[in-house]
Amino acid sequence: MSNFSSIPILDYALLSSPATRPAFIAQLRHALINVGFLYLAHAPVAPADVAAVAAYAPRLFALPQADKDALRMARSPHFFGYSRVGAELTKGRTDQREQFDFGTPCAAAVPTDARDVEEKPYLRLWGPAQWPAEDVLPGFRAVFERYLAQVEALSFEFVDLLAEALGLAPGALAQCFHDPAPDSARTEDGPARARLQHRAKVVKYPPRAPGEGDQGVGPHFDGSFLTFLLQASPHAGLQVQNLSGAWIDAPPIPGTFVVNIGKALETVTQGLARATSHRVLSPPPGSTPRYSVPFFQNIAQDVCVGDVRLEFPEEILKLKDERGALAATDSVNYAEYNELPSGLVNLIGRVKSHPDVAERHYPDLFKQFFPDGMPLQGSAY
Ligand SMILES: O=C(O)CCC(=O)C(=O)O
Ligand SMILES: [Fe+2]
Repeated sequence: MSNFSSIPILDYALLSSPATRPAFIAQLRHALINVGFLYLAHAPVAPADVAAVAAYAPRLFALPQADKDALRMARSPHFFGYSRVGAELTKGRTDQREQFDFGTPCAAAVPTDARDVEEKPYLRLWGPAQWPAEDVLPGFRAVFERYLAQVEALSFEFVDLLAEALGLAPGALAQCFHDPAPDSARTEDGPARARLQHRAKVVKYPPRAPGEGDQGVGPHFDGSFLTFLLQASPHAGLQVQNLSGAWIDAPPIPGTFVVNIGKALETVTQGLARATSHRVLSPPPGSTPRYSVPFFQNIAQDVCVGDVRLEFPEEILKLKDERGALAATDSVNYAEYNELPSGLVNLIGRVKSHPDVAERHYPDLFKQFFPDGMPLQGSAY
């Protein structure tokens, strides 16, 4: 029964009693190893904040074009801000979505030496987001940052839960969120958590025009550790690819988040937890737009996940063998995670998706990836 035909629904409330907690952990183990996706009900994120974020989504895109363009991503060395419809390609085809990239609060890095500037361009990837001015969209930033803080806390709780579900020692995954240099930032309690920033987008998928393609976003893997997705309108369209390559619908279920595994987590668990290919189909002609809010959990930028060695119990490794082989998928693979620091993997992904931003803020990387100059569109995959 490892080839799923629906996405499991886990109830966070099971964690509140010792009698039901093991059931949650067992369901999580199944979802991690066999599916790569789950719905989470009763997550500890205030329903009023979730509703407020969902209510802001259409208002954000309804802003005058001049207000949206004032926040265009090209202004930000951190790749935050507004991208119009058609700015990105996946699998060589144009994604029909409009989006704003935001992030959790983070100051721009202050390079400590010239070597860092040269060898670690990815240190500049994190920094302040671009927010609509308060008089343009009153209250939005405060609500969204409150929401992000709660989802971030949930994402760290999940790190402990998934260590438990995979039979790892408590804290075994903490090394992904710490600077690898042992003496870089020690406190009395051991190494401090690295400077971290997570990204979150607000996305609008306009209805498909009659006779046009339906690629909201083409098949891809997330580069994150975990992704927490709020489907912020009642539209179907999200689909997840199972082991044999069939597309399984993941329609919105009110009161839930969709949680999925990114390539960073898959790589660090040597494929035990699977990143699952997914895509979004545009709403049908004549429909209203679909809105979603994905949150991408990052790991420390200097960590190379290929260097992290985790020891899994035999009985857990057996579950991976029982899963069988994955059908070939044509999604992106983020194979660089095995060799490069995670910050560089993420920066390369951004450079490929948004060459106009890269040309302006990372000219050396731009030349490396686009030796023939500016392509017509970005192409992450
Ligand atoms: O909009 C969605 O439901 C999913 C979006 C997604 O997969 C992504 O942006 O990585
Ligand atoms: Fe995704």
